[in-house]
Amino acid sequence: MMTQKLGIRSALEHFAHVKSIGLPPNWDEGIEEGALPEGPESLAQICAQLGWPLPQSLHSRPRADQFPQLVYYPEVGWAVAEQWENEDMIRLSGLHLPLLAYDDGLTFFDVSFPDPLVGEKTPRAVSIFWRAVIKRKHVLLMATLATVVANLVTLGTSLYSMQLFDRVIPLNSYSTLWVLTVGVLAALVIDFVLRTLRANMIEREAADIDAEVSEYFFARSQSIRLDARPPGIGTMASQLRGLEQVRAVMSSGSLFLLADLPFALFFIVVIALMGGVVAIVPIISLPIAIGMAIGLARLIRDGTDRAQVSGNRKNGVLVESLDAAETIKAGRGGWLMLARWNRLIREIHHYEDPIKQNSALAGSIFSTMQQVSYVAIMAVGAFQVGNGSMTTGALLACSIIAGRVNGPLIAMLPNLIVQWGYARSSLKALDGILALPLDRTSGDTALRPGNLSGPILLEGAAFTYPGAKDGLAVQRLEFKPGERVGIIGGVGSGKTTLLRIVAGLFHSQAGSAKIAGIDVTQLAEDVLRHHIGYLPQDYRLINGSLRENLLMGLPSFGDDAVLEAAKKTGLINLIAAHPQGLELQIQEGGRGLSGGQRSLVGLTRMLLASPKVWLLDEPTANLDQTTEQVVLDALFASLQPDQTLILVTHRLQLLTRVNRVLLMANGRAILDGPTMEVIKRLQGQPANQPTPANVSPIVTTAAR
Ligand SMILES: Nc1ncnc2c1ncn2[C@@H]1O[C@H](COP(=O)(O)OP(=O)(O)OP(=O)(O)O)[C@@H](O)[C@H]1O
Repeated sequence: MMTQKLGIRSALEHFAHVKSIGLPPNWDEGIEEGALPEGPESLAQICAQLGWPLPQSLHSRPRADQFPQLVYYPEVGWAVAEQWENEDMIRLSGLHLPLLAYDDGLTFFDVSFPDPLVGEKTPRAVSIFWRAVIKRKHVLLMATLATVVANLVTLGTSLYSMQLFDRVIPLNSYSTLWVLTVGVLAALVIDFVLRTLRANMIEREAADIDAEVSEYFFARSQSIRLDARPPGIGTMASQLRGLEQVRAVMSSGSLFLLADLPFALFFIVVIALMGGVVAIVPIISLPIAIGMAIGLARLIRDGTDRAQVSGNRKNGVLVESLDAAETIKAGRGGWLMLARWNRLIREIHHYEDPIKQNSALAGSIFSTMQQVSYVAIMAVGAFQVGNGSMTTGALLACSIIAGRVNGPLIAMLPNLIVQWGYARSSLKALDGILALPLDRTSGDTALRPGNLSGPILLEGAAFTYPGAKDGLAVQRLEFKPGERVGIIGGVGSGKTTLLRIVAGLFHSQAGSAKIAGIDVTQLAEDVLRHHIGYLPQDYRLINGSLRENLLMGLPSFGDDAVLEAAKKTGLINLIAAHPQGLELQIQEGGRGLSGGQRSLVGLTRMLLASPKVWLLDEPTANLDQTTEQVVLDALFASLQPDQTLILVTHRLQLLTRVNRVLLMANGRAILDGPTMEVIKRLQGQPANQPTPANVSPIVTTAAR
């Protein structure tokens, strides 16, 4: 029984979730649900208000491949329609009411959610940070206000000292002293309050900025096209962690010291007004300090870049050695990894040591310079006082103000420069990641056709891996809807690459790969994944429950449907045998299940998803013969006549189940035809001759 209606905002959020689209945290800012019209118009108004494309409505009975859709029903409110449950009922999600009887009066809607990643010209990493900072104008305002007040307080305390020495002490005017002291103390309290507020605000906003920026980069790294992904996963992970370094510098209070720089010039003018030639000292020392800081930044630039690269590679070695621990231990490769590790540590020290030495030297020079400036001001000031050009109080005030010019900013500069140097190197690496091509997500430029039924056609498709000479080169290949195709071929003959191109995971470097006449590279990621199911050869699970692994990215099926599919594949044995059932926890990297069980999870998921095109890469390689037969029976029984199956296999007995066989060698399709004809050609027999029972050696030899 439904207890409450789902509002349009929650329904949209849920719809985006079902379509695997991440909406930004404040996507609905400014939308007041109470101010929206009732019913379907509310959706159009939200889209118009947010500048999204207007929703496309569907007044007819939706086809199975047109789900998911948003649906509005007066008694129910908004809901996400996931799929037909049967002829008359639609399965809903996001509501307590799971089923809705179809009726001609229902209107369904599809929404083209804008994707924050699409439509942007390759952004610069630094601008992602600044965008997040500038969005929070009140922080900048507060920081500026606190800086202005802090500097005015400095001015106030220096003038206070001047008055003390020039007026209060010589004239014993203690009433003035009280007034001045109270005034200065009040200013100090205001300064303290503002500084504390600024620190708290920065702290709070830094967490928000962090959430926004890291979400952006995480989503971005997820959307990088598989074929463009750099080979070093650990290295790339480390590059992404560079975010933390940049964030630390950008949100650190020390950065706000830079705001003091304009005040330094103002203070020099004040010193000149009070002490005349005394101003010559900061006029000389400030540019020297800034020049040295720029020099230090230049000096360490190369070093930080190189140390960063080596540091990222070091992380790569660490991740690889942990991930491949079994292979390394079994192959006694520990020493090899240790040698690589030590080499990188030495490399990092080689680059980092000069940076540390230079920044320590700069720190000492800066601190000596501060003291020399003080002495110089006092010395020049003494002459000025002596010849009556300035009072003792003015000299004291000048020394306090000069301390501010050369003070905290200069003292922290070397440290800040080194931190910024590393952050700059991190930004460079992040820029490299941002430049990688992305999958087509849900932006305006990606196509989301309602109907994708039609053949898969590869024409002149080619793919070569970076640094390799082999890959794939296909002149023309067509897979019609409903075909059952087996792909065979020797090791490294291009079978997996072919599947990846068809699945749109890799983009063909020449020619085209089309589904129903549309280039796969043009299709929105969610449409493609909905239409094409790909089960990789090495199916990896992720940390989480078995249920999460089975249902990841799929509409929320009830447990009955999951258990039904698990029964068909035999995964039910694992679920039933384990006390936690579907809640069975899978460890990081998919550890905790055997290779065969992992394959069963992948196959069960495939049955649940039931895509139009099934691409299976050696799905039964890890299974025993009995399980293999059970799984294949279930799989072929589930296939609808219009669903296409492309099955890569080394097991020739599987070919009896397909009606077309493609033989690959050196990335090319060298034989293609009805199963029997191809097998007989491989055996060197005319097509009308009987087939011997065991054909595997012949196929394998021919394919190499
Ligand atoms: N990531 C990669 N980087 C470089 N070369 C690669 C990469 N993956 C595959 N190759 C090369 O591309 C060619 C085709 O590989 P593919 O994985 O498509 O072969 P396959 O027919 O599926 O092999 P198998 O039967 O062993 O799974 C091989 O020569 C292989 O060495």
